[in-house]
Amino acid sequence: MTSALKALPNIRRACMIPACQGQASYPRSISLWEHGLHLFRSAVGVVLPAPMLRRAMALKTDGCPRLVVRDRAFPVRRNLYLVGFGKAVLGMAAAAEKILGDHLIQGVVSVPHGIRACLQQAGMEEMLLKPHSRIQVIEGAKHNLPDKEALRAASMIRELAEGLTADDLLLVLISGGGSALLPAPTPPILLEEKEKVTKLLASRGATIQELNTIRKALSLMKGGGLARAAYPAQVLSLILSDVIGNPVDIIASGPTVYSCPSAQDCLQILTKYNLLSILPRSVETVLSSSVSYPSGPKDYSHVYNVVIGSNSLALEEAKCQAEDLGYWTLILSAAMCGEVSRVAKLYSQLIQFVCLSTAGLAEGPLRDQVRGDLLKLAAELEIPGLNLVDPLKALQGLESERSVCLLAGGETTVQLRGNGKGGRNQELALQVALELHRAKATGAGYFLGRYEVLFLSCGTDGQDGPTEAAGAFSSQELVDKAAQEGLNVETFLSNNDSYTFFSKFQNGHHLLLTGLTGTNVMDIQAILIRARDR
Ligand SMILES: Nc1ncnc2c1ncn2[C@@H]1O[C@H](COP(=O)(O)OP(=O)(O)OP(=O)(O)O)[C@@H](O)[C@H]1O
Ligand SMILES: O=C(O)[C@H](O)CO
Repeated sequence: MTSALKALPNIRRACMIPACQGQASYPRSISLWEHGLHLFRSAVGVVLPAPMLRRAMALKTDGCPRLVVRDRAFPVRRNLYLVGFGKAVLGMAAAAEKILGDHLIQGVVSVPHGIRACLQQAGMEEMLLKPHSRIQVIEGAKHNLPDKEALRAASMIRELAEGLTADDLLLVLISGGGSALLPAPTPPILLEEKEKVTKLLASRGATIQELNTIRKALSLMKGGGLARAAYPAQVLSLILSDVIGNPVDIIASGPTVYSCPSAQDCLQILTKYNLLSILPRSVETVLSSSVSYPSGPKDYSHVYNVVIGSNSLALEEAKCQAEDLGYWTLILSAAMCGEVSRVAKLYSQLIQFVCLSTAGLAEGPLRDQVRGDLLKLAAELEIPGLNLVDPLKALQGLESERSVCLLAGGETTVQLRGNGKGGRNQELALQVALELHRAKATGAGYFLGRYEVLFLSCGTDGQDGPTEAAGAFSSQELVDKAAQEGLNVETFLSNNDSYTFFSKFQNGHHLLLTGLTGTNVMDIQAILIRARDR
């Protein structure tokens, strides 16, 4: 498994497989994990930065040269500057550089530590800038944490923006991970102090909305600060979304979207996570001082923000591929969120429901009970746009023994209790395995046993938490097999140690190691269910 995924070109090759070719019959010898892998590669392939950017903008040279994005045309006359920050920004910048040609005067991008070497190694030259590029690249934010290099990049970006005039156009490339790659703490806050607050919030399960509200309040560039610095230049932001619902004020903390969180909002969040008493003094000072921007724009009409890629796009591609492989396929939601253990329960119940349905158990108290539990849990989780009533009906009507693929995307949260190494995808995969193991001891166990089940959860950026894995896959047999190797799943879970578990279990066979993929549209989960040969 590990070696099959090690090279990024695998992902690239998968993109070339034509999608949606109708149903085909594939040999049963192809394992579910090969299918799962293919779906993940395809999903990532469609949101790779270069093709996405080419779809989003074009330079028209008939008549007056202009940059066309959606319904807007921006006149260009060697007045173009570029800045960017985020995990997917290097590939976006490489594509932009090709499109913009000599109109591009200068640029600075802040990208993850090690990304150039990783892309080079994987032979993904199209994601690298050309030699002697006008765009300067700074790598930083190792393990997704702001550091001195990211700080340096942020101050260069700010300087570039501040030097622009009303005749200039600033192209801003934004993707997830941008918050850590554009740190500019408001004085007197030090980088370490800001990092401490954001790290504590993240570890206590704060949502990205909460986290980035605080980041905006403590930063010079977030919450519209970059657009303010660039004023009166025109600002065109192309945004690759890694946040549920694609809210542009939250993605990378919205550096080109005006928003000014009130002290009240911040205090509420800090109180909720019990952080008020341990705040650095500098943070208290900034939060209690009212900020004003006398030289800033009155409105943000000089800014055009456009979302050019998202999790839904990736899921749609995976769906086409799954259908092509012969699965009855359903996208559950591109907004999957909530605590990992509860989301794992939901997935386990869904899997049980599918097995009961396709095993031909049309009616009965067992299925009614699973259905009832499922709907109740889904309602409690309040996942935006998740309506299970119709999909459950459709599943009930499925022909017997039909292979099923359920897809979802989004971002779950983990409340860290232990000090192990892991990420939300690996923890989710492990939790699902535990839930399925428990379900085997219930009335649904017999039906579960008649199916092969694969659960896969991965970050599309290729990095799940502070680990080198993109995610992991699991099955209903995992807990028993782990026990045979002397590994107790519950012990690892209670210490948030999913990465250590998966590294040890079957020599890391269940880990997905893609390396950084060069894109980032949150996480993707795939559930594959197929009747066993009997
Ligand atoms: N030991 C662990 N087990 C499970 N989850 C963890 C562990 N350590 C950190 N995490 C989780 O990993 C997440 C951070 O992961 P990651 O660096 O992939 O962030 P991200 O949200 O994808 O970043 P970005 O949004 O900037 O792309 C946090 O939600 C954190 O709770
Ligand atoms: O950078 C960030 O803030 C997160 O990735 C959300 O966009």
